[in-house]
Amino acid sequence: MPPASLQESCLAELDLSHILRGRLAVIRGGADLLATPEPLHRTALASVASAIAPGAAEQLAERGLERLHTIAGVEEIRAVRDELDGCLRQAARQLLLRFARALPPQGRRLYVSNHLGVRIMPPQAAVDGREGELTDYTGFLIPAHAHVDSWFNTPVNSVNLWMAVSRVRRDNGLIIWPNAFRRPMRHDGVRLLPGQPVGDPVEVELNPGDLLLFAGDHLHATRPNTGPETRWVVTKRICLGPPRYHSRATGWVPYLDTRLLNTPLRALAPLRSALTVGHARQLVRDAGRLAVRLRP
Ligand SMILES: O=C(O)CCC(=O)C(=O)O
Ligand SMILES: [Fe+2]
Repeated sequence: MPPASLQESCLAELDLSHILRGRLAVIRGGADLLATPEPLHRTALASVASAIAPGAAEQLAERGLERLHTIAGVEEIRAVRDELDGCLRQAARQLLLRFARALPPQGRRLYVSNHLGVRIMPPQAAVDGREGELTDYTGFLIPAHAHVDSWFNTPVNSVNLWMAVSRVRRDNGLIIWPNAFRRPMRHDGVRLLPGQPVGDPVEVELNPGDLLLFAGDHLHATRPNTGPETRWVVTKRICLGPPRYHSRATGWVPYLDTRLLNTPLRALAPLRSALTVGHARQLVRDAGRLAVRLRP
């Protein structure tokens, strides 16, 4: 049975195999430590300046990123999210490689994903009634229902780096159900079906700059934001050992061998994840979709 609460840890002592066995670890200031030279909250403010106006960024620099919804409507919040996503792509990849280098030897190769989740969750009242038009932003602007990442495109041995850009409170954070870890669960491909015991939840609270590590195979959900603050989080993913995809996953994404990146062999970095049954299944799915599109 995995421990049911967050445990403080530090990068130099982190063992990803413990995370993959269910441990929930928080590294205080870990995201700030890894996001050099520009801390995430500064990039966030720069995105507010370009997506809304420099004056808006100045106001938030003074009053806190958590006040975004008081100066911006849903369209502007979405524009900030998209802008920050664009600004962070490269930097977030470097951050993840810095994370990999900061770890003690893990005994297995590490594989990094291009996944980047920029998750800005305003108070529910700000998005109420807009869920229909924001479905593509589920988990990014509106709450993600209880799910396990390997139902989608994430390997079963992937670890989530969940980085607090703003303050994360119990009333706007993440919910994890540790007792449901790796239990068979019925779902509709997107969310857990009701009527299944999942045990007591852990409700994540963090300070800006903290880093939470949890296995993507934990049952987890956005805590619908019933509080007064907007919550900003950025996520990245890393695999311990070659990626292994769930046999009933609905998608597949490549994971890159960190040893080959930044070498002349970098084109081969995704090869190991391409040589998986998960990828073969994805090719079959793609072919099926193409056949449907081409049907007269
Ligand atoms: O931040 C959230 O609300 C959802 C996060 C999530 O589902 C993930 O990081 O995989
Ligand atoms: Fe998730």
